[in-house]
Amino acid sequence: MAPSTPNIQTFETEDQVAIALAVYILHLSAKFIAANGSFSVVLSGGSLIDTLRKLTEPPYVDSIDWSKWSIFFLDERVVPLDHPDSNYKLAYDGFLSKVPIPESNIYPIKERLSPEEAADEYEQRLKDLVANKKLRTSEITGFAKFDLMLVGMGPEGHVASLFCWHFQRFEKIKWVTFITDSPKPPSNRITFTFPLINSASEIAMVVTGEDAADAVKVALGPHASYGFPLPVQKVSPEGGLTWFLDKAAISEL
Ligand SMILES: O=C1O[C@H](COP(=O)(O)O)[C@@H](O)[C@H](O)[C@H]1O
Repeated sequence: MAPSTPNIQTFETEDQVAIALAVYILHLSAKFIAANGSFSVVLSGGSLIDTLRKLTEPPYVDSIDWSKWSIFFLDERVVPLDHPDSNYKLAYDGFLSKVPIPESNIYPIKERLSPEEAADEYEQRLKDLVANKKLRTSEITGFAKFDLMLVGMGPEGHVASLFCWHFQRFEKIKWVTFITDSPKPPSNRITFTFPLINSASEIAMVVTGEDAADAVKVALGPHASYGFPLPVQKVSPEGGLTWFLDKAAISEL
């Protein structure tokens, strides 16, 4: 199936991106809960978590049925969950602690495992949720089909923990893999793979700030289809793709 054309939304400021993102998520939450009775959301770490801040404030926070949400992690650093490098801790402090999502619906990685064990364990947990019909499956790929993935991007174009010169970005079979030499610290991480990412119903690419401008130019500029693609260029879901960008991020376009 041909990927859908991305919907590119640009805003003057990061604050406007945060508001537009809250409105977008609110609508998707209502739509998926009405259709399926649940809403599965995958979070990146990094700057995305701060950009979610409007969702924790009125009127958005009071307009969402949080009890139907479930939360997963697009990538995670293999550190204790209370470690300053943990994406779970970042998400908990900045978002999850401020909204009433049931704790049993939040799926952090298991602690005290090696990166490989942590990736295998997370993948198996996702497969069990699919088997128990708590997660849907893509009829096209057979991978889990999350309702919404909120994806950030590093300044050199990495997404999740899928980096430019690292083989994990080519993984075709695994749902979740691991890396022990991440170019961005910490070195030990687990990450969703592209087949799993691209099986999503909706992906929001949330990219703000001047540091991202060069990679945004490569991903969305006129020469986007030339050369060796950046990881971000492999984000191509079978569902919808919406970019949320501020003026600084598009300053090289
Ligand atoms: O290491 C990571 O980096 C990316 C990008 O982070 P940002 O701060 O540049 O937005 C993030 O999406 C990923 O989840 C994280 O583990």
